[in-house]
Amino acid sequence: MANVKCNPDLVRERAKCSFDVNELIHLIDGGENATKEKRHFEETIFSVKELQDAVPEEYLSHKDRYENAVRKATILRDVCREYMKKYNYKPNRFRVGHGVFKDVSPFLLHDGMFVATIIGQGTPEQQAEWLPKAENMQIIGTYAQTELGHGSFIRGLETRATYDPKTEEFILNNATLSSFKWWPGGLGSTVNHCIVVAQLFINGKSYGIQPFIVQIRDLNTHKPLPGVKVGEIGPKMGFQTANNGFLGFENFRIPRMNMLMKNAQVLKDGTFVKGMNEKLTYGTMVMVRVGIVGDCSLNTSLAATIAVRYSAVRHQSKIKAKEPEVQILDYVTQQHKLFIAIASSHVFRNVYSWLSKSYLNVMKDLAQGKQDHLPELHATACCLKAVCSRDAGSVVEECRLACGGHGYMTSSNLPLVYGFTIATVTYEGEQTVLLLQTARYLVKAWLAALQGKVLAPSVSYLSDWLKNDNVRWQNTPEGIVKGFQHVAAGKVKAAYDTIQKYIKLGKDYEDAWNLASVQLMKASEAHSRSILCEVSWGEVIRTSASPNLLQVLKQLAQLYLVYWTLETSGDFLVYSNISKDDIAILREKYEELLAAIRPNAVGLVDAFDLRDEILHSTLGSYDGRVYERLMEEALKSPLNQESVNASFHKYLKPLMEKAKL
Ligand SMILES: CCCCCCC/C=C/C(=O)SCCNC(=O)CCNC(=O)[C@H](O)C(C)(C)COP(=O)(O)OP(=O)(O)OC[C@H]1O[C@@H](n2cnc3c(N)ncnc32)[C@H](O)[C@@H]1OP(=O)(O)O
Ligand SMILES: Cc1cc2nc3c(=O)[nH]c(=O)nc-3n(C[C@H](O)[C@H](O)[C@H](O)COP(=O)(O)OP(=O)(O)OC[C@H]3O[C@@H](n4cnc5c(N)ncnc54)[C@H](O)[C@@H]3O)c2cc1C
Repeated sequence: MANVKCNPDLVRERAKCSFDVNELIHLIDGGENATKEKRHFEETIFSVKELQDAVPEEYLSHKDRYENAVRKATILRDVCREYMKKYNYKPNRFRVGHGVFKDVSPFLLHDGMFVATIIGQGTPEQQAEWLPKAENMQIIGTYAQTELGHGSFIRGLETRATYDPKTEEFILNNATLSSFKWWPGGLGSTVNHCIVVAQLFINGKSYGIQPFIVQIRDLNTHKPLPGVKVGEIGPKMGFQTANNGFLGFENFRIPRMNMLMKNAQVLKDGTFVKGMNEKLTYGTMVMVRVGIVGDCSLNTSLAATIAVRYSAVRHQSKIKAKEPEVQILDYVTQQHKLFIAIASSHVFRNVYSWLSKSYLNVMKDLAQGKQDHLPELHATACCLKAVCSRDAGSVVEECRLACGGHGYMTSSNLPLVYGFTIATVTYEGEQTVLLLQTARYLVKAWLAALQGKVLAPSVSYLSDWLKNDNVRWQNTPEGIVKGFQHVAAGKVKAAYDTIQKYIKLGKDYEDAWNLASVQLMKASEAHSRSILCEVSWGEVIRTSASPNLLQVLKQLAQLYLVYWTLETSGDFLVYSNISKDDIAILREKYEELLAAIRPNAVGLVDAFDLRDEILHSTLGSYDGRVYERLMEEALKSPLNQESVNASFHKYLKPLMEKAKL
C-alpha cells in the first residue's frame, strides 16, 4: 500500500503518526506472523478475477444479485479449500466475505450455525455422519428456528415433531401459518438441509423444543422434497444476499436419529431421556452471541476507517476567517463523532477476546458435567451482545452522518455496513429480550448478595457496593470503572426495590417484573457497560507494547471511559459520589483526549488494516482519491451508458408536448 499515490492530506496525516502502525496491526492480529498470513490469504482471495464484480451489485436485480452471490460463494469456497490444503491455514472467511459479497454470503448460516449446531448438539455418531458432509459442502444447511409467529419466545414455537415408535420416525408438521419458519439465511433457494427447532411430542405429551437435522431439497434436482413448502422472504433493509427463507412441513417423516441427541434423547420405544440441562439446547445461540461481539469490532472498524480517511481529505468551511478551509477532521465535533468509533472497535475486540475465553472454559466444564458457570456466561453474553450491537449500530450511523451527503451514497458503502451492523441488534436474540435475561440473573445475584452469599466474579461488585456504597469519587480510569459498577449496582437495587414495591401493592411477581422492566433493562445495560469498561481497561494496562503505542491505546481506552461517563452523567450524579466539578474535569479531560488522538487518527484506522477491496468505499480507500472515485462509480450507472434514455421519448416528450396544446 505504501507505493500508492495518495492524497497529500493523507500523506501528511500518516507522517505525523506518533506510533508504529505495523506494531498495532500485529497486536490486533495476534503477532507479526499472523499479519503476514492474513495478508497473504487476502492477497490470494482478492487476486481471483472471478470474485471481482464488473458491475456494482446494487445495479443488479434481486435475482441476479442472489445468483452472483452464490456464484462467488462457491468460488470463494474452492479457493479457501485449496488455500487451507496448501498452507495449512484456517482463514477468516467472514472478513474477506465483506469484500467478496459487500453484503452477506448465502452460506453465512451454513458456516455460522448449521455446522456449529451439529458440533454442539450432535452425539459423536451424529457428528461422524453429518459433519464431514457439511464441512466439505456435500450438503448445505441453515439454522431454522424463528417462525412467523415466534422468534424471541422460543418455547412458543409451533413446528411439531411427533414421534412414531412404529416406524421410529418423527413426523414434522406446520399446521398453522404462524408456525412457518421465517428468516433462516440460505433457506430461500440455497440450502438442502436445515437444523429445524421443533416441539417434540411423544404419545401426545410435549417435551419442549429440540433440534432436528432435516433434508428439505433433493440433492440432484434441488426440488423441495414432497411435504416441504419452502421459499424466499423477499427484500429487506440489508442482508440482501443472505437468501433468508420460509419453510413449512406437512406430515414429513425423518428417522429417529435425525434428532440431535447430545443433550436429550428419544429412545426407539419413545422413552424420553432428559439431558443434564434443558437450556443446553440453546447452546448455538450462546456461541453466536459471543461471536457477534467480535463482529461489532470489525463492523465499527469498517465505518471508522471510511469516515476518518474521508474527514482527513475533505475540506469545508473555516475555523478562522483568514485561514484556508480546514480538513473536517479538525472540527472537534467531528472528532467527537469519530474517535469513539475507533475506541469502541478496540473495546469490542478486547471484550470479545475475554468473553471467548470464558465461553471456552464453560464448554470445557460442560464436557466434564460441570454447569456452575453456565448461568453467568449466558447472562454476560446476552447483555454484551445487546449493548455492543446497539453501540455498533449507532457508531456506524454516526460515521455515516459524519460523511455528510456523500455518506448517503451507496458507493461510500456506509449504508450497507449500517444494514448488516444493525441486523445484529435483532438477530440471535432481540436486544431488550436479552437485556431482560441478564436482568433475571442480576436480580438473583442481588438477592444472593443481600443474603451474604459469595457471588460470581462478574457480579461481585454488587456485594462490594452493599458493604460500602459511599466510596469517594476518583477521576482516574480505575475510579471511573468503580463508578460504572456503582451505577450498575444502584440500578439493580432500584429495579429490585421497585419489584418489591409492586409486590407489596398486591401484584404478583410476573406483573411486578413487567412493571419494573424499564428499570431492569437499564440496570442490565449499566452492568454491561461496567463490564465493557472494566475488561477493556484491564486488557489495555496488561498489553505489552512500545511506550508510544501503549500511550495511544491508553488514550483510546480512557476516551471510551470518559465518553460514557459524560453520556450517562445523570446516572453518575444519582448513583455515585461524582460532583459537578468532577464532571467539569472530565469534560476537560475529554477535550484533551480528542486533541491527543487527533494526530494519530489516520494511523489508527490504517492499523485496522482493511484493504480497499474489503472497505468497498469511494470515501474510505487508502489513497484518498475521494472525488475521483465518486465520479468513477457514478459513471458506472446504467443510466450513464446512454446519452438519452428511452423514457424521454416514451413519457417526457409527450408530457411536454401535451403541455404546449
Ligand atoms: C458467524 C455467525 C453469523 C450468524 C448469523 C446469524 C443470523 C441470525 C440467526 C438467528 O437469529 S437464529 C435465532 C436466534 N433466536 C434467538 O436468539 C431467540 C432468543 N430467545 C431466547 O433465547 C429464549 O427464548 C429466551 C429469551 C432465553 C427465553 O427462553 P425460555 O423462555 O426458555 O426461558 P425462560 O423461561 O425465560 O427461562 C430462562 C432461564 O433459562 C436460562 N437460559 C435461557 N437461555 C439460556 C442459555 N442459552 N443458556 C443457559 N441458560 C439459559 C435463563 O438464565 C433463565 O434461568 P433462570 O433465571 O430461570 O435460572
Ligand atoms: C437479518 C436477520 C437474520 C435472521 N436470521 C435468522 C436465522 O438464520 N435463523 C433463525 O431462526 N432466525 C433468524 N432471524 C430471526 C431473529 O432471530 C428474530 O427476528 C429475533 O430473535 C427477534 O425475534 P422476533 O422477530 O420474534 O421479535 P419480537 O420478539 O416479536 O420483538 C418485537 C418487540 O417485542 C418485544 N418483546 C418480545 N418479547 C418480549 C419480552 N419477553 N419482554 C419485553 N419485550 C419483548 C421486543 O423487545 C421487540 O421490541 C433473523 C432475523 C434477522 C433480522
